[in-house]
Amino acid sequence: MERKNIRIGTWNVQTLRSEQKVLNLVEDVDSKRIDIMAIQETHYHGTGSEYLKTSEGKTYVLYYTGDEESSGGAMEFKEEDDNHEMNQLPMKDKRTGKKPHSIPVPRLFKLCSKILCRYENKEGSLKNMVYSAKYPHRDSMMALLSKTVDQGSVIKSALADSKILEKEPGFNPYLAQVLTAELLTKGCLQGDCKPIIVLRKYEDELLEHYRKNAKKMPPKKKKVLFPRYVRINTLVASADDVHNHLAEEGWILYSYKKESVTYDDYLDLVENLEGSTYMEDYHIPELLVFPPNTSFWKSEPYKENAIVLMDKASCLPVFLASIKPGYNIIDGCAAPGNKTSYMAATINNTGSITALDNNPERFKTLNKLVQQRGATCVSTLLEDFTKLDPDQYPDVRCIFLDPTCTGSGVGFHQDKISEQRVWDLSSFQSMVLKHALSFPSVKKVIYSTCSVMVEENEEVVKKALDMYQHQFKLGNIKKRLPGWKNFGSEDYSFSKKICKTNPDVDKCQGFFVAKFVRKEKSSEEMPNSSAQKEGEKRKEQFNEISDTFSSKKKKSKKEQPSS
Ligand SMILES: C[S@@+](CC[C@H](N)C(=O)[O-])C[C@H]1O[C@@H](n2cnc3c(N)ncnc32)[C@H](O)[C@@H]1O
Repeated sequence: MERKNIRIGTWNVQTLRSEQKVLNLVEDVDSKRIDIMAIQETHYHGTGSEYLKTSEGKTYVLYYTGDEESSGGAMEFKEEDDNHEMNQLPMKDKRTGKKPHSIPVPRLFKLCSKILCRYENKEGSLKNMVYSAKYPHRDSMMALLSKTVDQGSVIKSALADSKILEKEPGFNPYLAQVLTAELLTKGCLQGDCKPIIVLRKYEDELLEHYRKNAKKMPPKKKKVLFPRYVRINTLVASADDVHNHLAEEGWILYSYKKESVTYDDYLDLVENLEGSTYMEDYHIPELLVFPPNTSFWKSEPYKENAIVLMDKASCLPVFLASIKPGYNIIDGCAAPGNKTSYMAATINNTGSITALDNNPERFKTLNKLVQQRGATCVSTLLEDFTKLDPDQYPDVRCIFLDPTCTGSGVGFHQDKISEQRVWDLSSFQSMVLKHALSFPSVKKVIYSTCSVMVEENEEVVKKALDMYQHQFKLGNIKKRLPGWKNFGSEDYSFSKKICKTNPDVDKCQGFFVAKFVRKEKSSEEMPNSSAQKEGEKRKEQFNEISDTFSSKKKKSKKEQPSS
């Protein structure tokens, strides 16, 4: 076997920050036929490499690393390769007279590449990382990083195509992405630091790739970041008190006139909400909107229950019900009690709310929460709503039903929910809704789910209407939701009378609300004998539904609906 002798040298160069010194080094290494030269005290900062050529055109590659304290590197001979022509770096920057690597990378690019690296390692959201630190020009950073991430796939494929990261060993890949994003935005790169000079050599290739491929790339599905919604609990503090407290904590209310702003304009304002600015919701007066991820743990109004963290979607059933002080209400599926306590605040603790839940653990939370939030008009029952005898509640005016559902509107993946589970829930939801509609005095029944599946929403409503259309119709919810765009599925004749939220549009969780309203001629107005017949018919219907449900359950031995 042939043994090749490798010639190794070592040299303290004192500094390489002079063109002449670099030329001397490369010529010397070449004349002494040294294969690898260890070098001390280059005085270069950072880590990288560069290709150097001798006067005869032989190529060496210099690897270096260093900082204020120490610096060094190594140099090795490279076999001749046509590609090296393009890797040759100017030894000295013509404008500044400095070596390219002694010109620092602009801070904006450096910080953005660091944040991009953390973002790709899933350390947090861009917005959080940019705005939680005291960086100068945070908006410019956010703009450049958003572009880098939004165009991530085309930027990465352009860089891969150009082979820049292979041809330029040591080029920080995150910095390469950030600089490419800057190049795509501005059309050229300004600056004389080494990475910019290197990337500029690939400028045409990168721009050409972008032109050809930008449109072909499927648009990246934007992760919806919801604003933080906060409901003012008027049972504990007035709206003015809450606004004053928030002002003391440094919050600034962005005021807008609802009459002169469209829902679309409002959504734009919400999209751009940031820093310490908050605003009122467009539809629900007692609901405040804060930038995403705002933390309230240390806020006094939060600690005192004067504000409650509650997504807009979750407020809609109570808001759309138009309940009034003095109403007698049943909340059939109440725990943990967010809607119950909102109802109590809406009727200002006048009238009554019977809040039921059949899950003992959740029932405990319900009790705690209504007490903490000052909802004194609420009495709680650990009971199955479907077992409640309608005739025992002759004065109930409004029933809320927010039953257990798949949760497909709040991030549970639809494809992970079995068909069987969906149909089990759908039958259960139909049963509770029909039971609510059987209460003789009830004028309004509000049915809601945090699901986006028709089986749990439109189908349940359709079945209830099929059975109760002689007594109930769907109420007009549009009146209270000016500008709203999302209603039920077009496959159902009543689609425009039910409300759905679209997280991408409405900036809140996926939700569904239907409001059943008793038709004018209620059973109370009927002569006694007719009312009696109505009552009997109701009981028959109730028994029929319960039987169907329990026999179905036995037949399929399905999993119990749970929360
Ligand atoms: C979606 S959660 C209700 C959330 C509540 N409305 C709120 O806003 O805080 C559904 C609740 O219904 C309860 N539930 C399920 N089946 C029930 C039944 N047959 N009777 C009473 N409560 C039931 C569950 O235990 C669960 O707590």
